[in-house]
Parts: sequence; structure tokens; C-alpha cells
Amino acid sequence: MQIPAGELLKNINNPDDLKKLKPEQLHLVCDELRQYIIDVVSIHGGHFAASLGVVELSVALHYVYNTPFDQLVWDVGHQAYGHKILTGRRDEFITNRKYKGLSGFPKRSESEYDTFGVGHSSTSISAALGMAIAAKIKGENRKSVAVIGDGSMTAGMAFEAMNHAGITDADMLIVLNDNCMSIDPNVGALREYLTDITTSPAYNKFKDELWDLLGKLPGKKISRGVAHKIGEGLKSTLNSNSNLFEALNIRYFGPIDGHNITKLVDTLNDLKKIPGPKILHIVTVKGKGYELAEKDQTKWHAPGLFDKVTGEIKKKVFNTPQPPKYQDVFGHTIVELAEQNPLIMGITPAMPSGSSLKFMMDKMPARALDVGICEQHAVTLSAGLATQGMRVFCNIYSSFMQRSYDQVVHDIAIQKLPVVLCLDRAGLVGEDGPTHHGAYDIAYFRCIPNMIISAPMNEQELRNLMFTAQSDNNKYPFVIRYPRGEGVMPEWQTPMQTVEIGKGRKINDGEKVAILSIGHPGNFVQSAIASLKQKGIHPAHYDMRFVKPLDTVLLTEVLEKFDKIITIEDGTVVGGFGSAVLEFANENGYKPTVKIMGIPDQFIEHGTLKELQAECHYDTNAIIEAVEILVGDTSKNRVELFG
Ligand SMILES: Cc1ncc(C[n+]2csc(CCOP(=O)(O)OP(=O)(O)O)c2C)c(N)n1
Ligand SMILES: CC(=O)[C@@H](O)[C@H](O)COP(=O)(O)O
Ligand SMILES: [Mg+2]
Repeated sequence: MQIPAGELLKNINNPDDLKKLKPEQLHLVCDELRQYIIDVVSIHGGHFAASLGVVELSVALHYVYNTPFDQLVWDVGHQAYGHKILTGRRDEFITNRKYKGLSGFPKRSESEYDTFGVGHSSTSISAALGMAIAAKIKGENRKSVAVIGDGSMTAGMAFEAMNHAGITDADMLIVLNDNCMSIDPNVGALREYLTDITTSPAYNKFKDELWDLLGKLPGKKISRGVAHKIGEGLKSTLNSNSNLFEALNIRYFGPIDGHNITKLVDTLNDLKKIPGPKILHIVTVKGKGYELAEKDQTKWHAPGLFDKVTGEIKKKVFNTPQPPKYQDVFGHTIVELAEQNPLIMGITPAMPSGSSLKFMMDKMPARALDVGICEQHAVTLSAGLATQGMRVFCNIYSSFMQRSYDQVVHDIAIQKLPVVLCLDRAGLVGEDGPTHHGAYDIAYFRCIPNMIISAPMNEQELRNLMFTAQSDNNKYPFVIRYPRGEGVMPEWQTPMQTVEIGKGRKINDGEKVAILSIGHPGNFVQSAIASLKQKGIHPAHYDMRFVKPLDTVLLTEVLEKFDKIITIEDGTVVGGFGSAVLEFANENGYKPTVKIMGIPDQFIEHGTLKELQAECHYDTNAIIEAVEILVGDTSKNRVELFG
């Protein structure tokens, strides 16, 4: 069902339409845009507070810059809903994050206004700098703008990019959108520094003087001489305060109120005339214009569906106790373990709420740390702690762990440090799509020596694996991967027991076909087995628990008994768990027919988990089908099975 847009917004089909409006009409467009985001997200879901916070900025950027010729790069992209709506996707916006609908993030294949695909943070300055350098080399007079939040600015990559930008003459503007928030409150010394700048009287006095000066400039292009003077004035004024960005040779402007559309437009128009790399610091409120979101910004980062009038967030109501989320089991279990073991610490790079490490941070703030959006640092910090005998649980979403690959190899695995790497959101994640699916961790960790790689099939297994990983029995880096969302055990607070490292378990005896699963998809196997039973088909089921070391005793038992095997994993089929089974069979002279089920060798778009698991053919129905084909094995069927 279409959602009506306001009187002005309904006629804005691209930034040229926006540019036809008078400056004094822009605040009305902002009101309408904000309302439209509230209307659509409340019914269709998605990220919320961040886009509300940059409504004025989105309008101002498209009003002032010549997009898409000028290149606008949004960092992370979870705040780019206003940008999408203003750039020809207003009516389609109701399909945001839905299967086959608009992506929740800027995406090059979706629109020419989306100059760079995002989802992971802190890439915008590097990308915009690349665009600016290319423009110079090609002799094109285009401008590049990176919009980056204060949370994303904490990452090493953002600093690497500024370190480079400062020695170039690239025509690039960085807009630092400072709302003092990451998903949870922002952390670290940079956050304190930005707060200092924002509240410092010296900076504010200088800022006013600068705007006066800019106000006196002729309307057209300013000369390099004037720009230089402004720069020099800026430096001398700021040097006494040793401005961080100025020190990197990036001209610093601001802070200004990012909700004052007139000021934003005027400032951006002025900054367009100033050559070289520069940064505009704007101060905004995450959730601006929706009171509840302003008051509880973490809850309203991505609240799910809600009643826009009452603010009630819609939750499914059940009559029976439901299984908890895996992340909550992690969060409660680490507290339980840490209460017993004083050496335990928890580390999260900016996902305390998402990972539920927050439970421990609230109870034991000295032993559970949010280090900002700094996955690489989180891993090496954990390694450092481990050298001192601490038992560290470093919890990182599987797709964000991609950032820390070298740190895992170089700092943890080579030194055989027994850090526990909890990979949350492992497997398909649903609506966030290809940037966020945790598809690769089994494959990318399996090839590293010294690693233990495990995945629990349910809550009890997760608790047991956590218990085992922190115990003195474990001397190795220990990966525990688990998916986004609920497990299967409403009564999940089971007593914890050690699991023998590298030992799987037989869940069902059976005949003709053996199904080997790793992690949560073992539950899909259980439902498939229940259905197949009705048809008189009884495959065996083994939950292998460990991808590395593989349970070779159990695997030999399987290979001796079965020549038809299905493997299933919530990860890529290239080099993952199924590949490990095949390698073992091959090395030991077994030649079974093996069907590997999991995420195929392609990027999987966004949608509900059910839709995506069906598309990838590893849901319950796909397992039933695969077993039936194998049981009635004919050459025709084999074509169906293996393509
Ligand atoms: C590499 C990486 N780590 C973590 C995240 C998860 N994440 C998404 S948005 C966000 C907060 C970003 O804060 P900020 O840049 O200040 O934007 P705001 O939401 O405040 O507008 C985080 C941690 C991510 N997208 N990418
Ligand atoms: C934009 C981003 O990276 C996060 O907001 C992500 O969408 C969080 O996902 P979860 O809901 O799985 O925590
Ligand atoms: Mg922020």
C-alpha cells in the first residue's frame, strides 16, 4: 500500500526538483521528509533514528551539490533513507529491505546517486578520496563528499584515510555528523575530544568570526589567496587548541547546528569554494523529530515495526515460553562464567546491545569493554590480554570479523593464544543483506592452523562450548559461531558441562543417507527427519559441533556405514564444513556421494531469513528434497541434485 508523501515531497523525483524550491521552502521539505521516514519505517521496519538525524543534511547536500555528478558517499549507509527518497526512490521506499526490494544501504547497482556500496562502517573517507583523486587525474571538476558519523570516525580506517587526505590537494569535503552516538553511546577519547570542541568557547568564537568572513566573500568562486588566508587564520586560531584535523592538514570548520537547514545550505555553499580536503563538523540529534527516539536512541536505532502515534514497538505475543536469542544466551552466560572465573573479560567493538555483552558491562564494567568500531584493535587487544593469562571472549559479528583477519592470524593464531572469538550473526542475517551475512567465517578460519572452530546447535550447546573455551583445558584460539536470532530451547539455563574438543554427537541413527550438520541448521535437519519419517525414510543425523578439529572417529564411522552423505552449514559451500568432510573422505580413500548444502558461491541479497534460506536451498524443505533424491538415487535425480 502506497504511503502518501507531503505536498512538496510528492513532487520531488530527483535533486533537480529539489533545487527548484526556494531556500525558505527547504524547512518544509525537511518536515515532510522526516514525516515520510516515520510513516514508512513504522509500518515496514528498518533503521530509524540515524536517518531522522540527517534529514536537514540530506536535503542541504542535494540542494547545494550537483549530484550525481558530484560524488556523495554515505558511511555505513543506515542513515541514507532521506537520500534515497530524494533521489527517485520515494515510492519504492516501501520495499526497503524486503526481498527483491530496495536495499537498506546505498548500493551502486540500485541508483547512480549511490556512488559507493556500504554497510560496514568507516569506508567513506577512503572512497571519497579515491573519487576526488580520480577527478583530478581525469581533469573533471567534480566534488566528493563523505558523510561519516562520530561512531564510524573511531575506526582506524577513517584515520588512515585522513592521514592520506592531508597530504593531497583533493577537492573533498568530509561531513562529520556528530550525535555522540554509535548504536550505543559512542566511546573513547575521540568522543571526548569532539564534545570538547563542541562546547569550547574559543572554537565557537572562532566559528562565528569565520562565518562572518565567509559572509563577506563575493558570491562566486573565491581565489586561492583568500582561501589560503582563511586557512592560515583558521590555523592560527586553532593551533592554540591543537585541532586534531588541522594537525592532519585537513581544514576544520564548525561545529554548526546540523538541524539548521539555512545555515547548512549557506555553509556548504561557502565550503564548495574552498579547495583541498576539509571537514565540516555538524552537531545533530539522533532520532531528531521523534521524541521517543531522541530519548532512547539505542532502542530506536532499528526498532522494528511500531505504532507511530503511541510509539509502542510491536512484538509478537506468544502463549507459551519462547526460546531466547543466542546473543542473550551469550550475554547471560558470560556473566555467569565471569562470576566464577575472575580472569574472564569481554570485548566488543561497538556492539554492546547487539551482542548482549551489555549485560556484563552493566555488572562488571572494568571487565567488559566496548572499544568503538575497531574490530582490528578488539582482536589484538584480546591477544594482549591473553598474553597476561586473561580469558578473553572477544565478541564480533561474523561479517565485521572480516576486518580483523590478519589480527587473528598474526596476533592470535601464530602465537597460539587461547582467545575465545564469539562470532555472532554467523550465517545469513536477513534484511541487512550481503554486506552483513556471516557467510565466510568457516571458510576463512578453517585454513588457519591452531584454530578450534565450533558451532552450537542450540542454547545448551552454546553454554557448554563457552564453558569449555574458558577452561584451562583449552590452550588454543577457540571460535564459537552462532546465528542472529532465537535458538530452540525455552528452558535454556542448563547446567554447564565441558565438551570434549573435536567431538561431535550422533543425534539419530538411520539408514541409506547420513546428514552431517554444523550449528543451528541441525534443527532444520531435525524437522526434515520428522517429516521424512511419515514417508518411511529414516536418514541418520550427526551434529558435528566442530569444523576444526573434525571428529575423525565419528566421521570414519559415518563413512564406513553410508555412501550417501549430506552436509549442511549456515555458511558458504566453498571451502567450508562440507569441503572439510570431502577432504577427509578423499584423504582416507572413501568415495561417497556428498551433497553439500549451504550458502552458494554468490552474494545473497536481503530478505527474511526464511526467504533467503529457501533461496539458498538449505531449509527444511530443501533437506527433505535432497534426502528423497538420494534415497531414490537415479542418474536423472543426480542431475537434479548436483546440477
Ligand atoms: C565495521 C562495522 N562495525 C560495526 C558496524 C555496526 N554499526 C552500524 S551503524 C553503527 C554505529 C555508527 O555510528 P555513527 O557512525 O556515529 O552513526 P549514527 O548511527 O550515530 O548516525 C555500528 C556500530 C558496522 N556497520 N560496520
Ligand atoms: C547498520 C548496521 O550495521 C547495524 O545497525 C546492523 O544492522 C545491526 O544488525 P543487528 O540488528 O543484527 O544487530
Ligand atoms: Mg553517531
